[in-house]
Amino acid sequence: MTENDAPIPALSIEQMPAGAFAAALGRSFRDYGFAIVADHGIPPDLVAQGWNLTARFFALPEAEKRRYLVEGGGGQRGYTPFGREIAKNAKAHDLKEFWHVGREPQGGLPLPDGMPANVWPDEALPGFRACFTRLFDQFDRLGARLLRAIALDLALDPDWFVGPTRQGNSILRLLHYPPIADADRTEAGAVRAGAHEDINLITLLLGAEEAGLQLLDRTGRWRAIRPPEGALVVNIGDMLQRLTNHVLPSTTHRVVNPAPERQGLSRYSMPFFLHLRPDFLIDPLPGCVTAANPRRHEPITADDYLHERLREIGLTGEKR
Ligand SMILES: O=C(O)CCC(=O)C(=O)O
Ligand SMILES: [Fe+2]
Repeated sequence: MTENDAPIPALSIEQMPAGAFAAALGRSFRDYGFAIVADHGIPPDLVAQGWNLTARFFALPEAEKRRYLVEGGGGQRGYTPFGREIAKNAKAHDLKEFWHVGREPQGGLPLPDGMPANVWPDEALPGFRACFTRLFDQFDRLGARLLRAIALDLALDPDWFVGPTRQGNSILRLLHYPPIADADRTEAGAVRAGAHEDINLITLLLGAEEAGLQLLDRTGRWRAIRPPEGALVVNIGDMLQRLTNHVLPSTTHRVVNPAPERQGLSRYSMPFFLHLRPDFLIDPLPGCVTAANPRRHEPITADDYLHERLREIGLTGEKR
């Protein structure tokens, strides 16, 4: 470990008793806004198939990938090309392209209002839909387990998040950061992902073993996040920060460009942005508002908040 690595412990969700896991997760979130979760139970062969399909999709010719660009869709489904997203207040666009998978309709229920249908590149890549529908489901269940632990740590009913996240507007993002040598870096100071906070409740991220991800700690220092092989990086997003009146902090993070010897390589990662139901009203939890920590935000629905934030990062102009 170098001096600037974040000393975040890897917590085993399988081996630790539920109460101890919840307390350790809560401590890691309060200290860093981030936690590392080992033994998360997403089947390794499914993850391996996901990486394989991700690499094959991004290796397709640009014109083929752009067939899955949903114009006017705010980048919420399908393909978003290189150079489109920009971190709030950043001067240069991120050096990345990505694909978004949303929730599939389940049990005969239509998707809630405002949640767009998925697009799939099955013509080019048979098996893509089946693989990422399964992975979405795995992340969804694991996210619900983590929210139970968070509820426990916040002294809420362990099922507190079940209703607010039912048919939530979660998104699985497949990310490709091309080799720096190939990336069009005409914008000065461009990095793989500029400093930002996530919009959603919590983010579950696979793939951060390839260096680059850093968090901004409380003392204002950037610290590298280095999970063990296959472990999950979890972080608090702005919606949970808002709901907990900043008791759980949404920590600024970024992905920096690699050292010279890794610049010829792509970096791939897979964040699952766990969202609330679009109509859920985000209002600070009573237990998180105290004399020492007075209410910081007025209530807003998850959907209104999402669109306010998407506009700021260049992904949408209008509310759908
Ligand atoms: O690629 C990573 O390691 C992090 C990506 C990220 O922070 C994001 O997409 O919000
Ligand atoms: Fe992020």
